[in-house]
Amino acid sequence: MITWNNLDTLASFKELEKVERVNLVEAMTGESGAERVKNYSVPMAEGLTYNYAAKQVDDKILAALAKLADEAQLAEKFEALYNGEVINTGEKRLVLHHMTRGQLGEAVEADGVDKRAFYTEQQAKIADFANKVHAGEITNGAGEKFTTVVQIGIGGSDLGPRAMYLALENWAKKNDTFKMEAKFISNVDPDDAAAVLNSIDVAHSIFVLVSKSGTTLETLTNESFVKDALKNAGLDASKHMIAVTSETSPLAKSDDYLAAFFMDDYIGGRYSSTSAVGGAVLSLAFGPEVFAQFLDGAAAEDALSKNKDVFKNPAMLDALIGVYERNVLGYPSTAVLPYSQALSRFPAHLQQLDMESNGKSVNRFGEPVNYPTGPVIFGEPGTNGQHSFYQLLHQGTDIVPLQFVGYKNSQMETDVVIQDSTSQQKLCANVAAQIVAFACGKSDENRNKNFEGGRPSSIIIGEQVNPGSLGALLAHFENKVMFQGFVWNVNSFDQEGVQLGKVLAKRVLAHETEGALKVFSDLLNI
Ligand SMILES: O=P(O)(O)OC[C@H]1O[C@H](O)[C@H](O)[C@@H](O)[C@@H]1O
Repeated sequence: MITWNNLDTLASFKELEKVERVNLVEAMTGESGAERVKNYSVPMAEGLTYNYAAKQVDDKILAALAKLADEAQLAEKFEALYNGEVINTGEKRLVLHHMTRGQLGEAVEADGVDKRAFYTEQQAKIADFANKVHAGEITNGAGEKFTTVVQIGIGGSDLGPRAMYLALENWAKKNDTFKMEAKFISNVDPDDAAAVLNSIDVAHSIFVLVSKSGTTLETLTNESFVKDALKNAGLDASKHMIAVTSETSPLAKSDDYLAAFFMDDYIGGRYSSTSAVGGAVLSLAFGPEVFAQFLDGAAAEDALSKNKDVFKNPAMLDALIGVYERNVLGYPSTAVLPYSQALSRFPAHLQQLDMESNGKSVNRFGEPVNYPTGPVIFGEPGTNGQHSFYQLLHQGTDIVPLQFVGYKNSQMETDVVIQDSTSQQKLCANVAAQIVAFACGKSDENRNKNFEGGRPSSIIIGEQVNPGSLGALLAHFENKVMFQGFVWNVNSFDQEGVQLGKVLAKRVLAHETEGALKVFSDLLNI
């Protein structure tokens, strides 16, 4: 029997609070530090490893976290989720994004449909469509091949797919699987659409309109913007546009599109990279086989996330350490720092994934919680971040837990040796150095040059950013966020907090304002 309880009612949480804190400087200095780096490590899928040596934990804290995982029934809750329970209580919906990349448990039927068959069918249709575009069987009105794909969408219909595209673009070029360049239009700022349209050959571009709801103002506005541009170029918009949406959305039945592919209400926007939302653009850009490898990587990581033993379940362990940092140590934010240019938009995707999922102050029953929930997430690729905000991370008054990601090999394998090391080695040397600098610090008589240390970090280490390892990395973070939501007893799968601003913006545009809103409207010349 599953019970949903607030974190502060759990006996194991009270025990955890009493366990002696770890002095990270001592723990990570000398031989004990070397031992921790060797031992505090869990294999992930696709050759990735999660290393938590530099986190502020020891065996006692880890044992207490394992008890918390048991009492909070994390494995059981995940099992209930993938077997089709209504986990999204706010919207009374199932949560089925795992099913887009494999079957973890029982077959799930909803709305009279076998859901796995539905997602698989959509994947097959996308693959077929992409193959025909690549083969020149589906063309523009003049019978010429499409060369560019442009995704129009925002939030989950932009961030994940864009981050994944950028992550694999150079890998695909290097491995001869690059089919079409992809561009993205998201912001309702007219300069976004205008700049993208100026940078492409519209006549040879296929546009993917992505909106689960089919009602998002920014996306519908940008669709009209693009249709206008197509019309002005003397082109038939319906020969240049496909849609990805849910079958219940207003877009689903329209004749305005060359083709339509579907996801459904059981896949949250921020969890939709492995559904048709990511599938269409990634299959067009790199080919369906690459998208399938990406899904396999995610499925392999999902399988690990089922493990009841927290020490064999990297997503669960990462989640629990994050809870310890948030609810016992009181750290308010977390930085995600990939030492890989390919992952340049990955932190932006994680921002939505994490903050829209767990930025909640009521539990899944709508009652206020008395403890902090989701942290503020931010990040940049290393080493760029080092020359920007690391000052605060090293010497600022707040301690910010860090999540590093690093790879042994580059994607392009073009490198140069300067002063006896390659650029890749320099990149990796920096991440190793940062972990130890943050953890151990360095004392100096000059207070200004003193590093307190004791700043915790973890690192995910991989061979290379490729489709499989990217899928595994994505699923790791999705599952981490899910487990944290379970611990905090919040519903990680709705996002009511984004509604109020939308309603007020509509009122501004209808000139139905008063008070402060009216004055701001006037100031902005609306
Ligand atoms: O895909 P759509 O229905 O257009 O939604 C796009 C985005 O907008 C919403 O406001 C939500 O905050 C996001 O979770 C969602 O991904």
